[in-house]
Amino acid sequence: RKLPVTYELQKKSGKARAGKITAPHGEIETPVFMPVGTQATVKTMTPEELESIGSQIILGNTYHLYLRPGDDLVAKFGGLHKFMNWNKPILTDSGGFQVFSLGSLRKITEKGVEFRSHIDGSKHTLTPEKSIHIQNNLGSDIVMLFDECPPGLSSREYIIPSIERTTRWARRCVEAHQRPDEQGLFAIVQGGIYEDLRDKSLNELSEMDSAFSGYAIGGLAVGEPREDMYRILDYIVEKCPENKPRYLMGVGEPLDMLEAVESGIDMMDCVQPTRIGRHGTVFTKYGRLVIKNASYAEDDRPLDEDCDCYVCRNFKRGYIRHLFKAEEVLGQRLATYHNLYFLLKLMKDARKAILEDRFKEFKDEFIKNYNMG
Ligand SMILES: CC#C[C@H]1NC(N)=Nc2cc3[nH]c(NC)nc3cc21
Ligand SMILES: [Zn+2]
Repeated sequence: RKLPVTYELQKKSGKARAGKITAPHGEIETPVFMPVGTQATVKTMTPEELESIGSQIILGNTYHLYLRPGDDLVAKFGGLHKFMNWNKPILTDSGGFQVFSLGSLRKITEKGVEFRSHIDGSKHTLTPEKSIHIQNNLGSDIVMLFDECPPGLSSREYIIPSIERTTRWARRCVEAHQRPDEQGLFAIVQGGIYEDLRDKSLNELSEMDSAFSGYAIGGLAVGEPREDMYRILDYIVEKCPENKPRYLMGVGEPLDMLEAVESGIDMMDCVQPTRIGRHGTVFTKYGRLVIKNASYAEDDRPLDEDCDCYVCRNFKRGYIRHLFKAEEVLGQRLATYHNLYFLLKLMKDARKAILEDRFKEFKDEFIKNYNMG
């Protein structure tokens, strides 16, 4: 059977890859950063603005949309694309991670996860079948497996049975998928910071490879030392199938993103750029900048002198600082817009460097400058 989401490798520069993903709602040039639109919106941005800065694909969350407004209601509007007026690809996470990080966890059983809603404390159960059916209702291009997500930095004793349960749940997800020809299913490789457990997870999932359109790496950037994350990336990413996209979940710090691309990652998502943007921290070529800092009060430079985005072409640091000090919502919008543009542009420049086989030089140059901040 033909998978609904396919990948074409276009060029390698070391282990870094430039490629093209073809999904039902459009094509995606990789490496790609995916803005997070948890509750059917990338916070403070309109779909038109997201398109104008070059967003190719955004994320939605099963956990949140199931609790509010309900996946049945979204389905009544024709699915998530129509509901939020986003006509390019959407990837939905399965709720596996959110239920652990947001919901007040009640019980994990073989059946699934019982939790209380973070919204109104009501009791719910998410199972592999329910998560897949919610994602079918949402109509996303890419559907994530419902996995058991061990707390960050878990021990081997905890992780091993957790991997085995995630593998059993993966089989149930494959079985439960109602639209395998229209929505691509991605596997999620677990295993913490242990090479042998990463192998275990990948090998068990590879038994079902024909059902998967892509492979995600979960459980990194959860508080482990940077060198552990980079060691695991360097070990496991190249072992994932070469002909399918590789997605690193929850990574959006510029230096980590370039490290991930160097290891062979194609897709990344992170709430950071939008979250820190709303609080007045922005990315610049020389590092992060906290715009509310008094030193920017009379600064008539753009946020980033090397950025050609709408915000950097039209507004000065002193003005944006004023907006934050005055708690004007435009401040949050401008900082979010710039941060998203910065990461999207970083991936676009990385792709160009890979196509010209000079990614290592590109990465080293960026790191040299970024650390000066
Ligand atoms: C263990 C595991 C795992 C992954 N499982 C699912 N379904 N979603 C995720 C979302 C994440 N966001 C971040 N941020 C650091 N890490 C994530 C990891 C996962
Ligand atoms: Zn900018």
